[in-house]
Amino acid sequence: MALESNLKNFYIADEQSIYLLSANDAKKLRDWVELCKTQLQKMGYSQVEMLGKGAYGFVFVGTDKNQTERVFKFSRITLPQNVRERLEEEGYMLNLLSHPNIPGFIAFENIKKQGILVMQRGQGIDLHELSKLRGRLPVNTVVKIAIQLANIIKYLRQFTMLSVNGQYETKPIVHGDIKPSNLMWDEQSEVLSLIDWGSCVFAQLDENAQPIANNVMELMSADMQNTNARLGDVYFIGDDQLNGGLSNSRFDEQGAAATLYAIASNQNCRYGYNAIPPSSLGLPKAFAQTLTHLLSDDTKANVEDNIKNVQAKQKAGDQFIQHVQQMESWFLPELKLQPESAYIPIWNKRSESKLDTVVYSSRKSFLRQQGIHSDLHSIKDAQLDKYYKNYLQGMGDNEKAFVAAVSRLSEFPIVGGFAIHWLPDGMYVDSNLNLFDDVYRKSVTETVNNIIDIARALDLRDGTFKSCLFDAKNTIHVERKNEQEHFELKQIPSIPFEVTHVPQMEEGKHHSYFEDGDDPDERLQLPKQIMTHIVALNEIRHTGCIIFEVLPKHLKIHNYYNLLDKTKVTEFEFHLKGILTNLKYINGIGVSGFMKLPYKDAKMFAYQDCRAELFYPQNPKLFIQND
Ligand SMILES: Nc1ncnc2c1ncn2[C@@H]1O[C@H](COP(=O)(O)OP(=O)(O)OP(=O)(O)O)[C@@H](O)[C@H]1O
Repeated sequence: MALESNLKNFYIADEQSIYLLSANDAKKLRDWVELCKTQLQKMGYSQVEMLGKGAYGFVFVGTDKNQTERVFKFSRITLPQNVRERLEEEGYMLNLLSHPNIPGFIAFENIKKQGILVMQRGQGIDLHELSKLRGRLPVNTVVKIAIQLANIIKYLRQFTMLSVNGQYETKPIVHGDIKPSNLMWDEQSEVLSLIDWGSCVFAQLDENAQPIANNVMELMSADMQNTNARLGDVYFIGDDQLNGGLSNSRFDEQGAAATLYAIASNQNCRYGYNAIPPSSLGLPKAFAQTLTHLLSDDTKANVEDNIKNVQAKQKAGDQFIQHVQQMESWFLPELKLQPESAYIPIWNKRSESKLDTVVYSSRKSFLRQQGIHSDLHSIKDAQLDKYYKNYLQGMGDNEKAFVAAVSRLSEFPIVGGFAIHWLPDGMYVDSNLNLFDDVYRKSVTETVNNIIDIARALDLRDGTFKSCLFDAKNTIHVERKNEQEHFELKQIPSIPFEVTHVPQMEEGKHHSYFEDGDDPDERLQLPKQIMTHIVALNEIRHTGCIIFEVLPKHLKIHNYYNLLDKTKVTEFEFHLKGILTNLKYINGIGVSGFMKLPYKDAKMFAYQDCRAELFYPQNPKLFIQND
């Protein structure tokens, strides 16, 4: 296999939407993807497509001459050498494994600095995508996934390999990063595949916390002071792995429990378990209890409780692995246990093109009051939510779950926004959410309901949180050579807006842009030449947002507008244009945003600690008869 030398110019893709990259960066990314595809085609593979990308690599699929699909994982060239070498280690570990739920190793190629791991394809779509599409997965599917996960973990726990002295030795393996996006599910065959072995290591401890050593020499030479574990996704790993514990089989039980909880509740992390407990998800009681124990946190008030908690966790982990046969015998027809209706309205809209939603949240200070890292100030990006992952430590679990649920909204084609106000007598939500593809209605409804139920469980009685969702394809980009230059548009584009006339009578009061005063989270001060137009816009009946994101060489103006007074079209256009003609006066770096929402859909919610209990009935036949 020979790859051209220009492959060495691999480019680290920004995790942002491609529409938010500067023109140059977006081009580099597209070129890079094309280059990979061309190279794979030259190597004799046809039907080459990009399958996905992760923090460490880009993944493609192609078909070989025997009509067999192969998956290619390219490590990002701009990662440090020691991180890139991990792809080879990933290949080494994968090569040891042989299990029907693990797509096998084919080859590892190292051309110049570019490593490529070639492997079998896991069929279907990953569980993150599946739950986005279907919402909460049916109980029957969750249990089928649980059974296969338990079988994989059992196989890894009991893994043996031939040692140098010709004998088979127990060498338990830890995957270390079990999460929905690393599990492929084929809906036809109902087969699960565990992929991404990039965090995989030989366990240092067995499931009883005993060092793994097949002989005295091995025991003496083993480093039991330092963990060999890799950090998996902080949204899914357990406390022990997060806190640098020695690697052990319990890590994967944690990843599995968090995954099962996430797909059963339509969330993208483990942290919502207090506000939306496993016991509220309509799961079989025994299964829900196992998940509850496995997800519970290790930081109980006193040592005795902590020990008890760890023991209960281990017992639940063992039960999970051992009760596969029992789970296989469960009869779990799909039941409508509780109708799921949206807590707040979600309007249907149509669009010719596909949306690329970005969520921007303002007034996040209340989260910081809960202990969030003060370094947050140094981040000057409108997509702040995506960075939250790095700032989770120090926040309460409910806050983490809330942030994760809000950022999950960006995965759907939605624009609009919502504001949550925590007041002494209850929580008030004003919203304007417009969904552009009804396929996602169930999933979006559940996500929005999750946001609200988690918000109701936050220990807050005073505070406001605002979130605005816009289509990144409408973002206006202006570039400059350096910070000393002004931003200037050669041609003034128009900021698009919809017009939905709402008679004054119905419309009621509006949130003003300015009612909450300056947002303490926003660092950018806009010049008066722009503010005049923003103040004038505020007087016109509309809903929407405008966010200025100023970087040293790049200005992004994110926007979403819906004018609610058809008599004001010209005036509205005039002020939007006025904003763009005055960009040259912008000084400083940072973010500044303005959002306006209608009051008319305001809904009040009582506070609650957690969602009510709901189990799958012991006798589903009886439930069907009575239904
Ligand atoms: N063997 C495979 N079969 C099918 N799809 C795959 C396979 N390997 C990877 N993918 C797809 O590519 C995506 C990214 O792959 P992977 O998770 O291995 O990358 P990563 O950079 O290690 O990701 P992460 O950020 O999760 O660490 C997966 O979510 C999946 O959709």
